[in-house]
Amino acid sequence: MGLTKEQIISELKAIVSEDQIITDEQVLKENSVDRFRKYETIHGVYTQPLPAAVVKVKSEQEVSDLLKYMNENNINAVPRTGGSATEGGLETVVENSLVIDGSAMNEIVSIDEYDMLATVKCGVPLEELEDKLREQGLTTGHSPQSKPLAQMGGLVATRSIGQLSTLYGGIEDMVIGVEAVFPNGEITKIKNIPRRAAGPDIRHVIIGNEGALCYITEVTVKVFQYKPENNQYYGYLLDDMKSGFEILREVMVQGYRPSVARLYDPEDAADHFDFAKGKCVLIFMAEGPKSIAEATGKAIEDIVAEFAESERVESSLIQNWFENLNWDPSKVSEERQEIKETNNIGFTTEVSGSWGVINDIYERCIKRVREEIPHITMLGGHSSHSYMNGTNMYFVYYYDLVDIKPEEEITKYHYPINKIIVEETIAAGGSMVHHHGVGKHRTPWIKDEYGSSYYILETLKKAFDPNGIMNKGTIFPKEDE
Ligand SMILES: Cc1cc2nc3c(=O)[nH]c(=O)nc-3n(C[C@H](O)[C@H](O)[C@H](O)COP(=O)(O)OP(=O)(O)OC[C@H]3O[C@@H](n4cnc5c(N)ncnc54)[C@H](O)[C@@H]3O)c2cc1C
Repeated sequence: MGLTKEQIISELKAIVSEDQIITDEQVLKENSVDRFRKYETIHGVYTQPLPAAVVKVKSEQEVSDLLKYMNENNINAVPRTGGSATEGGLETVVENSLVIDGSAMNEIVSIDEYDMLATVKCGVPLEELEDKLREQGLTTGHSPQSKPLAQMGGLVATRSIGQLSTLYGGIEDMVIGVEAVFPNGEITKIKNIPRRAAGPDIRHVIIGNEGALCYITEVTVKVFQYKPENNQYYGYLLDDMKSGFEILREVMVQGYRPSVARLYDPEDAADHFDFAKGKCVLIFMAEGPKSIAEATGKAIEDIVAEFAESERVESSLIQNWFENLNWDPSKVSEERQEIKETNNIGFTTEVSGSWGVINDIYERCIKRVREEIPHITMLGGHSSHSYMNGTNMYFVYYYDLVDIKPEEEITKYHYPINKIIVEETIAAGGSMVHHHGVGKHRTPWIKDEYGSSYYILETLKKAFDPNGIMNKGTIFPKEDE
């Protein structure tokens, strides 16, 4: 028999001060979900068990004391920072969970311009860090579309990636050192060094754990020189995705590293660009030192000319589009209002695959969703992160909600679409999740995703969270699933 809500709240007061314990019902409701259930929440419907409280932690020591208490009393912990999660990672799936909110741990600890490092606490919003760095001519190079919403702990916990990833990499390429607290209360800090060969890289136990192994309290990322005056923008209209994938591949394989490399299919392009004319849109941005940006830009022009019939788009249109791409809280509110008024909703599912299979994944997913799912009003996608060996595909889909209660939206539309995309991708040898994280809604496929290497992942869970208190149902299926 677990502790009651009243017992938990009373005992919490010995760990943190009373003003750090939030029990307001509306706050608890909002903290029981994330954007995966946005349709339910727009209608004021909350289907998940409410947490006993949200605890606003202020230090790693508080996180340690709290987790130790929760571990000893078998209380589920849901770590949270910016709250921009999209895959159910923030859902409180068992009664009397505690949401550990790190957004008050918001200190920029240091910026070291000589060793090119920035150290921040987990609740620092990325945009705040980035603005501060830019004042000093520096940048993290990290630019997810959720930059105005997300905070550093969540960005590291989800293995996030930004729009400039082809040059700067994903967050896993940026994290130099990290501090985290494990459920037994152990506070561990991985030191800042450029590289070492002293065994496995233990940063990767922490990066991407989605709150299912430990709580991230501090992060050190590398920083780069910021030279926006050298940015070059390129846009092209193409007839088909296959040629676009070939161009992306050639740019990567020849060794060029534009910061942005994106390919939109006609439906997705029509949603973003007035100039698309029903075609695919291919976009590049080159940046860095002037000579490198120029050489990269020149190579892109040559490769595009060699590989496909295309029409060049004016650079200023691409620059203007890029500068207005991010989502701030006002855009989230506008979206909610629009869904309410139109009863039409959009979601995304991002996957990845090698060059040899990505076009097949794209075509098969589009075909099956179109054939099998009712009331689709828009279905398309884009590739936005390319590598030497392949690229990602970010599917975007909208549907009208017909004859359903708010809580039926997921089972009638969202799950079946996700299922098609995930299963087709895994069958083709790709990965079912490129950057949003597994959350709670792709766990049914986690064993298929990993195959025999699931042994390693599962062993981490058993070793670091033997009582299974860390974000139950995230990455690892709940025992009853
Ligand atoms: C409009 C929009 C655009 C987006 N664009 C991108 C994009 O371009 N690239 C991208 O990668 N993602 C994107 N996302 C997804 C989301 O922003 C990222 O997953 C982001 O990293 C989440 O950060 P957060 O601070 O909001 O974390 P939260 O939403 O608070 O949490 C996310 C997950 O991490 C865990 N977690 C949070 N903090 C900690 C911590 N301190 N320790 C351990 N675990 C923790 C949570 O339990 C949860 O599972 C987008 C989301 C939205 C809404």
